[in-house]
Amino acid sequence: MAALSLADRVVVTAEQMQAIESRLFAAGMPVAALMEKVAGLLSQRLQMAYPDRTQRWGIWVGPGHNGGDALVVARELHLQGYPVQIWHPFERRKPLTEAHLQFAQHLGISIACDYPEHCDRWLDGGFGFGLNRPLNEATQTAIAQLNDSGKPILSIDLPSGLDTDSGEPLGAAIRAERTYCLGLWKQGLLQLVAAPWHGELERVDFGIAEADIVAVLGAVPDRQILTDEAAIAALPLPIAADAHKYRRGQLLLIAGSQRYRGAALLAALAARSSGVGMMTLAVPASLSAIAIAQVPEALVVACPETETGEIAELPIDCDRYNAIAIGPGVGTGPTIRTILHRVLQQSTPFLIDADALTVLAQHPEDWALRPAEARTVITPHAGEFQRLFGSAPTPASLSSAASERSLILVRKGPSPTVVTPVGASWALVDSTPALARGGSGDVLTGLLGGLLAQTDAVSAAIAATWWHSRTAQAIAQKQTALGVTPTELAAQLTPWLGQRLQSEIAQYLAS
Ligand SMILES: NC(=O)C1=CN([C@@H]2O[C@H](COP(=O)(O)OP(=O)(O)OC[C@H]3O[C@@H](n4cnc5c(N)ncnc54)[C@H](O)[C@@H]3O)[C@@H](O)[C@H]2O)[C@H](O)CC1
Ligand SMILES: [K+]
Repeated sequence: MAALSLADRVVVTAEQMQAIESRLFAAGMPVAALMEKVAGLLSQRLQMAYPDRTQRWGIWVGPGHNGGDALVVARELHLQGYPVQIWHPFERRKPLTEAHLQFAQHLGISIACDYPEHCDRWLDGGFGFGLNRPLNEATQTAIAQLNDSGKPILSIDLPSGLDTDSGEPLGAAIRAERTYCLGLWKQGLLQLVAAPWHGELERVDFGIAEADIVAVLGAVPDRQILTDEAAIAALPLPIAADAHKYRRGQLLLIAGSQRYRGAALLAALAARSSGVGMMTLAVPASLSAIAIAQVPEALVVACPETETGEIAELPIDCDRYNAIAIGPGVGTGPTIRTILHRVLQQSTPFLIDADALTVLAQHPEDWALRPAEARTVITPHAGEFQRLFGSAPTPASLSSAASERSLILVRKGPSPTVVTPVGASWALVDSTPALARGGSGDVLTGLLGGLLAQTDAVSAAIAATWWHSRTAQAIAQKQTALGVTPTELAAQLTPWLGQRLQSEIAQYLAS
């Protein structure tokens, strides 16, 4: 597998992108030449993706260089025989944008000040990373007209209106079908709040030198993309030649209640797929027979249960495991809190999810039981994060939660993100909304728990996040998003990975 460049992996804020861009200009790259290069690449990509020359392109042009990019694309599409209509409802523009607008006029491209109807597709060159204040009413109206046109919109760099760093709309935002992010991934595009706006994400590389990225972000940037390469390296493969079942990780998975029986099974099936050496599955006694039948390789512990069908106590010694995972379907009663206390006080790597996170949200003082050096992983979705830490998950709130509580945190949802206590993060550029259904999280918990027993916590979180999402995407491609049932997801983890790693498997076998 070819190594990825730094440009493939880094995530930048507007300020960092501006600083990198300034270095290119200071080193001699003319601004106009860079715009010509970048927009030229984008124009080629658009021509490949949309070869139909009977379709009319609407080009929305803003006042800055995002608008300049759009004008270069408009010119190229026009010269290639596409019908093009420019819409520029702004009174002022930067000099380079003005020059391209004049040239477009010289070429005879129609330029409208009022919203032109009858376009088949829109290119959004309104604003990029230079947007620095809320949009005025006229621009918000223009965006609403574009969104309401019912035509597909392709955004240059960012959907206009989105804040480059937070991903929040500044008054309004273009709802794009696809966003072509220029040069480096912008932080805002990878935030939960940006998901309704950006559509499919694609990066247009324009050859930013590694030295310029390193000069601004450092050699090991804090915020990175969760690449296939990083995820595959994080898997506990290959297995040591002298492997032994007790040395391939021992997981204790505490899951299920009479009310939520399936959650325990889904988590256990996924844990099995992680390749874990030994799995002990602690469930309420009334679930043990079905658990054995579904996951015969698990050592099932039938726990005494409360009147409401939750685990009443753990009749086992918790010391001998490489990892403990708790959460799927356990319920939120007082006995669960007692069990949580017991595990929190040990230094065994610990994954906490679902109901167990609800218990912790109700009793934040319990965090203090955790030894400072112990590895703790949590996998909250936005609602769980809000309940735990009192704010929506943003880059700042995620990293402060991770550092204050010394957590490895997996923020679930669109562009799921792994955050560490020292402020490093890895965001998966896409995922699938098909995962938004009951049971998907239980599959992630089992998978991550199984990996946590085999490798370090950060690697486990990276590998599990990627494996879970990519398997779901593969299922969605074959049998639509509706077909991504958690049962199917758990069943497909192993076959999907096998297929994805065909060439690597051949190498292991050859070595
Ligand atoms: N990254 C690169 O190396 C390249 C980037 N290119 C493109 O340039 C834009 C960034 O251009 P910039 O001119 O800095 O910013 P914008 O086009 O996003 O718009 C800024 C423009 O708008 C004004 N402004 C800001 N906020 C508002 C507002 N709320 N309402 C009205 N006007 C606003 C601001 O004062 C500026 O005048 C980047 O995204 C790329 O698309 C290059 O072309 C290629 C290289
Ligand atoms: K844009």
